[in-house]
Amino acid sequence: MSDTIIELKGLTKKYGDFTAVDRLDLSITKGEVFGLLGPNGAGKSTTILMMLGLTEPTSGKVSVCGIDSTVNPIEVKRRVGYLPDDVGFYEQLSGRDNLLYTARLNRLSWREAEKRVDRLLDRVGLREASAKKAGKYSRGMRQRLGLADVLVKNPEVIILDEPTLGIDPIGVREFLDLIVSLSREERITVLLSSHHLHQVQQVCDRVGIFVAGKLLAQGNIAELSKALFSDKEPYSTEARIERTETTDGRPLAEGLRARLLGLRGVVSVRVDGNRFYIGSTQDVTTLVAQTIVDSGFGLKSLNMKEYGLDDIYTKYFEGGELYGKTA
Ligand SMILES: Nc1ncnc2c1ncn2[C@@H]1O[C@H](COP(=O)(O)OP(=O)(O)OP(=O)(O)O)[C@@H](O)[C@H]1O
Repeated sequence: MSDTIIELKGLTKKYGDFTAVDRLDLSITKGEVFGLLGPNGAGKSTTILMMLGLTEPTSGKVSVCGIDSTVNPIEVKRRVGYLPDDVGFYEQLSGRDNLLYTARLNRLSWREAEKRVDRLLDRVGLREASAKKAGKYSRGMRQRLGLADVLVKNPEVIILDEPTLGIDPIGVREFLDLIVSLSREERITVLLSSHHLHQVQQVCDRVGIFVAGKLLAQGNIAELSKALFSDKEPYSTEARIERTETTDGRPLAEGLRARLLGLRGVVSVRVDGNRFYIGSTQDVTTLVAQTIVDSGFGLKSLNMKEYGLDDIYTKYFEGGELYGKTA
């Protein structure tokens, strides 16, 4: 596809016996804001480092802007802006002077450099603070300065690794809005790595969910969040009974349905012939089996739905990294 700007194929990174990134396939389209979402240690940073050509894949391919990052990392670096979670600045220099320094490193003339830097300071809302030493900037201001720094070279892609860590909620909102407007107005492709589902959800067109080096799910936010948050019934169990009638020919389903609905954790029960579809907030397989057997209808089969997105969410994120300390 001509519009693909980042492409990973079977991308794998091993450290000794440990697989940090496991056969990743991913395509990101030009102008997209894509979120890499996953808990600490999931492999997000390693994937980013491979995209930037800063670490070599063990196997597989990675290309950015049509360039193989492993073969030509310098060319990739020219076109991609990378904002790590904590940007290093010359603390004694003003914000503006820091940007001018980067602009000069990128071979802009003084006139061009001043013009671009002042425009960027405006763009990221740091004009007022431009003469202040970078060492005196708040965390949110530093990240905005970092974004301006990355934009000095007019990148086609920007990669942000946990850019909102340690920023207060208003700062986060402003920073994320800035990213979205940049992407929309200048058609910059943005790859945002984070373990904050809600932040990613606010700004990304699509997300990929990383767990233990694997991309477990990817897609449009509406679909994924629907799947992630429809967790009133995260468990779904299907039970088949032997008979659907009593010995005198009366239908049994209604009585059994009511009994199943009364079980702790069961939210819904749908009946279709001799099949019962049970939605619940917890694993109810044992209770369901017992109820059906006790009722004397004969249990033919019992299956719990395996590994839905909600299960992934519950298992890996909830109560852990995602909702840990931040709002
Ligand atoms: N140089 C290395 N040597 C050995 N193991 C490494 C190395 N770099 C990363 N790892 C391991 O690879 C796994 C993935 O790490 P990575 O930093 O990519 O995860 P992450 O998703 O970016 O997490 P975080 O959100 O904490 O940055 C982790 O288990 C990490 O300990």
